[in-house]
Amino acid sequence: MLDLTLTNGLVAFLLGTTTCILSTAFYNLYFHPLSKFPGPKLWAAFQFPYLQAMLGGRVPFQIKALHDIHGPIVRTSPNELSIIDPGAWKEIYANKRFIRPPQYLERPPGVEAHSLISAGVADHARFRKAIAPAFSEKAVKLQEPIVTQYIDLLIKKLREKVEESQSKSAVVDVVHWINFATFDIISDLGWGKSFHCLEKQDYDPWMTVILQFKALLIGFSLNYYPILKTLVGYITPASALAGLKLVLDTSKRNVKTRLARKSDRPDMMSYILAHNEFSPSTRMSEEEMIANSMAVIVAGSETLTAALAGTINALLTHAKERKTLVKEIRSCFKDEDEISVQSTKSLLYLTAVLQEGLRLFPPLPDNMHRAVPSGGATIAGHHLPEGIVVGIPCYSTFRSRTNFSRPNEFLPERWLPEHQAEYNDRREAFNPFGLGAHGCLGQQLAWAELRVILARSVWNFDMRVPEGKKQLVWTEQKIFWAWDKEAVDVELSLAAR
Ligand code: HEM
Repeated sequence: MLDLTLTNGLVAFLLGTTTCILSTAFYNLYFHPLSKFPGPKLWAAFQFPYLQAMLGGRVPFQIKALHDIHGPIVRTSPNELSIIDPGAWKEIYANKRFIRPPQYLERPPGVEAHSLISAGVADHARFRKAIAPAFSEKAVKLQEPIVTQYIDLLIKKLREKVEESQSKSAVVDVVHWINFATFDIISDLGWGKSFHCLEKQDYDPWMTVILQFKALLIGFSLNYYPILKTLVGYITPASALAGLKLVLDTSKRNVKTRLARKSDRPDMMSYILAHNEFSPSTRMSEEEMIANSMAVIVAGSETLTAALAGTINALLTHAKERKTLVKEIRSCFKDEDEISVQSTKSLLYLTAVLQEGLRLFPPLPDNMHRAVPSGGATIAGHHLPEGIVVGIPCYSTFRSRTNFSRPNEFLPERWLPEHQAEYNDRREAFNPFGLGAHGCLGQQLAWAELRVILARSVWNFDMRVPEGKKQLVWTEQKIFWAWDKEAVDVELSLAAR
């Protein structure tokens, strides 16, 4: 009797759940406000196909293929549109009322305060006020000696590798080396304490844990399924969170040590402390400094590594472009000391090469999600109701035939004034640093590092694909929010002048 009641109960539950899922899918397909937009039916009906593609590491490529078929607007989930129309940049990101959707605002377990990435509107504005001056053009000028010290060390270590080898050439993985340099720089500027990766020639455990972006995406995905999320929370053993604890403990220690030091060197903490002193009503707490310094250190290292490694990887197979760049760098300066943040700003070809690298291998290739605010909004000519998630994916937008001519080719010249008319690209589609309230806070520092690291590498070394090695096809890598960077092996020899 009991068995029968149990079975009946189970059957009723399964029937009820199935009916609910199917009727929601039916609604999503035929009655939802987004039902008129093109896209795969399964993705429109259910959330899981998009999440599955995201966790498979190929979602930006799949979305690009969908835009190629369906045009500038594609429905990628029941409630979400991907848009590559250049005009949408301003409509979405320049409007302060578009904020990150709640699923993407969560903090990792144990992080006590919000950061720029996870905060609501008011806290976000308060954080930007405190942190933005630390990465202004003026601040980057003051920080140049700190940055240069690490670029000097990078070049010195690589030169030693070449000089010590019998063949007078050395094969190095530039992803590792650039990561070492960019992490050393941003940890010094963030915490006043470097990871010393260049010296150790190794990653710090803090970095190894924090670079697990796939785990972050699993966390975001679970936000769509609250019951599953609660269950996962219960069954996750404490040991699985040990890495996260190490990251948090190290970050706390580094912030506390820096605060105790009372230094006035031009790092981020100095600027935040100055802000706290002059504007006590909008001050940042110590927990907020910890959370924000972690966000800045990740944002300010991985992005640069992807941009530089992707660009160098492309230069290896583009002899003409490489030669033009080498000529510019080696003819504009008489001595390596002349290569600086200021002096590289006017190098048009260097900038064009980097822009083309950012176009083809954007460090944040995925969709930058935003929720349509109350009252709805018109985007790319369509009125969308409140709560719809919209976003521009850099990878699809920068490689779209409707925005750029010969979109998949590495053609730095398209950025030079004398060639612009010939290409007739829709340059307003190109915003690799984003726009508006959440736009990149470290753009000045990014350009300084991009230009000086590439220029000094080209000044010092000739580069080629190592003999017998298969060169990485950049777009065969997976993307878990950021590129899942595989090795880019390069054979370096001292520049032949
Ligand atoms: C090539 C290098 C870089 C690229 C392409 C890049 C790109 C971006 C993009 C597209 C965003 C906006 C994300 C969104 O709207 O959801 C962003 C935000 C951000 N970037 Fe960068 N970035 C780079 C380097 C840096 C550096 C060196 C720093 C160091 C300070 C930095 C710090 C940040 C921070 C803190 C944010 C979050 C801003 C906010 O939410 O208010 N980035 N970046």
